[in-house]
Amino acid sequence: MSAPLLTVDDLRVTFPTRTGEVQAVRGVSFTLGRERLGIVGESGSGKSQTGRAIMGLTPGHAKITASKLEFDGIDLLKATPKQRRDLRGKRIGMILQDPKYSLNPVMTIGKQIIETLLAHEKLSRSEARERALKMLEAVQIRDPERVFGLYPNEVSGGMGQRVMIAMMLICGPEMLIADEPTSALDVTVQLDVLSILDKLVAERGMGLVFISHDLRLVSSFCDRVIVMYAGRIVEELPSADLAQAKHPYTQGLLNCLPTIGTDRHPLPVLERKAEWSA
Ligand SMILES: Nc1ncnc2c1ncn2[C@@H]1O[C@H](COP(=O)(O)OP(=O)(O)OP(=O)(O)O)[C@@H](O)[C@H]1O
Repeated sequence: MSAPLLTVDDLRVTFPTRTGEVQAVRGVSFTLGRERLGIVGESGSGKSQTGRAIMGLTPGHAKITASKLEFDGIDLLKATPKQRRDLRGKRIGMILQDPKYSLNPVMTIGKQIIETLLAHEKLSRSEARERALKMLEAVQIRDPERVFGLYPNEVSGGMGQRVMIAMMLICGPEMLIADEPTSALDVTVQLDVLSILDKLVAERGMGLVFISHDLRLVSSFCDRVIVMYAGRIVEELPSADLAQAKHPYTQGLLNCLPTIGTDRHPLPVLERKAEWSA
């Protein structure tokens, strides 16, 4: 078996606060190959902080430790800020929930994509423009020339998220971390964006970490699922085997999924046991 793209071993992220330490991530371990891995869990379970630690975007005051945090043989904990910057965008991309907060509001979409490309590759501006337009086409933006000249506030949420995907994928990263990439979109646009992401990931053979609170979405979109609870992984299993989940928290999540055609009143309340977060 080839070496994994990403190895995370005993990752811990701790925030000092006035009332003591908050342990956001408490010993998370997993590997990622060229596959789609879902991380699912409720709000506050540590999904985003896991993704941010991999990206090198943990807030400065937090403490981050791991036995191993390695991307393609590179020790991410020892990487210099410059090495981290070079990896971000070029070899590792990240898509966040809401494009409104990720795109620069005072720069046109085309200029932002070109700047990303030129930060990592030596190209003339006209070559970069050509590549940017092609990438906008690849994320199914029908009129790329027009969208190129627009500002982020002039496009819809769904289009903004496609622009983010274009910007993150233009340098051909080997790994993509998508943190709730479709939560801010309505359901039909969600499906469009997911199918674009799915196609690009498959075509380019990338490793994908897909973070979401939506168990159904994650299991239909990913090959493997990690379930997090209170900063820890409580279960890891292939999406196809989700029905055989053993951990009571995962079983609880599954039981809470409403199904069309069955009448259930009321929906079960998720059980939480103190020992799960011990
Ligand atoms: N800057 C911070 N200072 C203190 N605690 C923080 C900080 N950022 C995050 N946390 C804590 O870390 C824990 C994990 O947060 P994280 O954002 O990873 O959760 P999440 O599972 O991604 O939830 P959500 O789906 O709501 O984003 C939470 O308990 C949160 O309160």
